[in-house]
Amino acid sequence: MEARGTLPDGSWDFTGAITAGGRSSRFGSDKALALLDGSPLLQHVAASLEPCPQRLLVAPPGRYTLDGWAPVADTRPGEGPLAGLEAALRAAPDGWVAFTGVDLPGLTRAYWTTLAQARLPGALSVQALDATGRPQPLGALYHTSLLPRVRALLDSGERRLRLAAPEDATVMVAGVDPAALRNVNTPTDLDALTHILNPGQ
Ligand SMILES: Nc1nc2c(ncn2[C@@H]2O[C@H](COP(=O)(O)OP(=O)(O)OP(=O)(O)O)[C@@H](O)[C@H]2O)c(=O)[nH]1
Ligand SMILES: [Mg+2]
Repeated sequence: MEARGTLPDGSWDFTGAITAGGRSSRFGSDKALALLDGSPLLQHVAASLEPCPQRLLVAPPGRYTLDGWAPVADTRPGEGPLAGLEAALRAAPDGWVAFTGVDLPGLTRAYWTTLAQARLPGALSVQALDATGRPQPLGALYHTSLLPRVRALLDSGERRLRLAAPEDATVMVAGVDPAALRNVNTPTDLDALTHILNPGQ
């Protein structure tokens, strides 16, 4: 029997979505293209979601091309990851969406499988808890039925991604590898991650 979340052909039963419409102002250059272990952060993140049958890249048209990923334009360009989530939920087939940014290069297939296996009936989101016990809304699963809520939040001026799903409909997953959640916002963050992945370099 296949593991829960995996279809008979080995693909996953959820859509992959990367939101990549940010400004990288803290990084100083486009962090999606910054190299870790010789490949761009965008590639690292994409590799973790390769088994998804549908893969969506939410970004300004023409900014990136990524083999096997369908380009999706932002519905509200420049309005942040919550707006990226709106575009992803709108473009995805009904069901679950694995949603991440370009700046979580430690994400792995095992990470997504853990989240997928934690889904419960009636849940609308699954989020990992970081080492300090805070839920991580980027690098999380969302159900497409959240779209009206996300749209209403954005219409009301809200921009915080962590409000995308109601807390009582969010499954929290403790004990994930902290390296999976390393977020790259600055060149220093990237250096630190390089050292974690390649001790001695
Ligand atoms: N589609 C989309 N994605 C966004 C937008 N803003 C940020 N993101 C993405 O959301 C993820 C997290 O971004 P942040 O690090 O918070 O923001 P950033 O704009 O990339 O970087 P800073 O300017 O340093 O805050 C990254 O993958 C960004 O590309 C947006 O307006 N639209
Ligand atoms: Mg960030």
